[in-house]
Amino acid sequence: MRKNKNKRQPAKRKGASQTQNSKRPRSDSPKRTESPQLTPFEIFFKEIEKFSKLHIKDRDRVQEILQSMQKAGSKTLQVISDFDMTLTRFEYNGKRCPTCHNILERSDAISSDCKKKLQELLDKYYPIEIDSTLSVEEKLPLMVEWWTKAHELLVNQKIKKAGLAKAVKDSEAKLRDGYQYFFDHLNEHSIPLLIFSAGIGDILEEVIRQTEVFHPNVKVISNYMDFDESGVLKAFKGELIHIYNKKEGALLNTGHFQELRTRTNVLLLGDSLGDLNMADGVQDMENILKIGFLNDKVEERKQSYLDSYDIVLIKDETLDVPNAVIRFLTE
Ligand SMILES: Nc1ccn([C@@H]2O[C@H](COP(=O)(O)O)[C@@H](O)[C@H]2O)c(=O)n1
Repeated sequence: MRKNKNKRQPAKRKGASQTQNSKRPRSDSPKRTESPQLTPFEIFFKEIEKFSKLHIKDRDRVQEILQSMQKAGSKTLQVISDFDMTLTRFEYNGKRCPTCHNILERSDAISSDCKKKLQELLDKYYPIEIDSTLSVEEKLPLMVEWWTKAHELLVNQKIKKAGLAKAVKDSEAKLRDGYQYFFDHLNEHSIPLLIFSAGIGDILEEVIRQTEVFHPNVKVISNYMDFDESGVLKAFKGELIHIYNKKEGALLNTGHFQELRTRTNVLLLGDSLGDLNMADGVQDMENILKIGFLNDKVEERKQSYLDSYDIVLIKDETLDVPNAVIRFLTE
């Protein structure tokens, strides 16, 4: 894991161009100058609509949610985000980036025979995970099967806790460009960030620790490893979290959501339709803005993402749009 030097800030808010995603009428006059009467939302929207990877089905709904969230103030805001392929990159230089599981599975803590078996599982189950022709009900038992088999193989490897930092350090994992602003800005404004992941919590924590963004406002809900007294992996703790049971995972963590009961406005970031349930434990929710990263099988899945997420980012390896949103909400 090389620390990504990218400290990209959200783009400055002037001279934003229209894109094909805008529902607003285009001006035919090239001489038209920016109206001084733009509302804060219009200024914000002009900034984000220049991102060609951004797709919105209902701009008015996004406007309504964001204006209501901004009016309520940043003290009412909490952010809930998935990790793998949402906060981390999907691709870098044309190569797939690893998930938390992949980081461990590809490390030298794992024998080559076990690596082969884990790869076979990935080859079998990942296409099922992203298959838009299968229902959640059809996929769910198969996802449980994938996670269970992979965890069993990992436990049999007698992995040492002391080796996890090296596994992450040696890996190709990368947070999305703009991560520094995302994590730092939320922390500076004391906005709680819940990372809700079906990955491996110990690896996830190590990734954000090594990139120096594991700030005090970050809480992680994930699959954590259970080590024996000599620091060898003996099991995974608690209930398994996979991509389609985040609702149950959220409801098991009522204490966290109770603590944040005054934060009734939610910004949710995810990359699968299962991530839409991550906020199911939030109490007295007033508004939720859902941003979805669509990384793979774009054409097949685009409509369902547009129907489910308020903002869809297609093959966007940055956090530019979430960063613009949090900046708008904290101004
Ligand atoms: N053995 C496994 C099991 C799952 N994955 C991937 O992890 C992702 C889940 O993590 P989130 O942070 O996105 O909740 C999921 O998308 C699986 O593809 C894996 O790589 N290996």
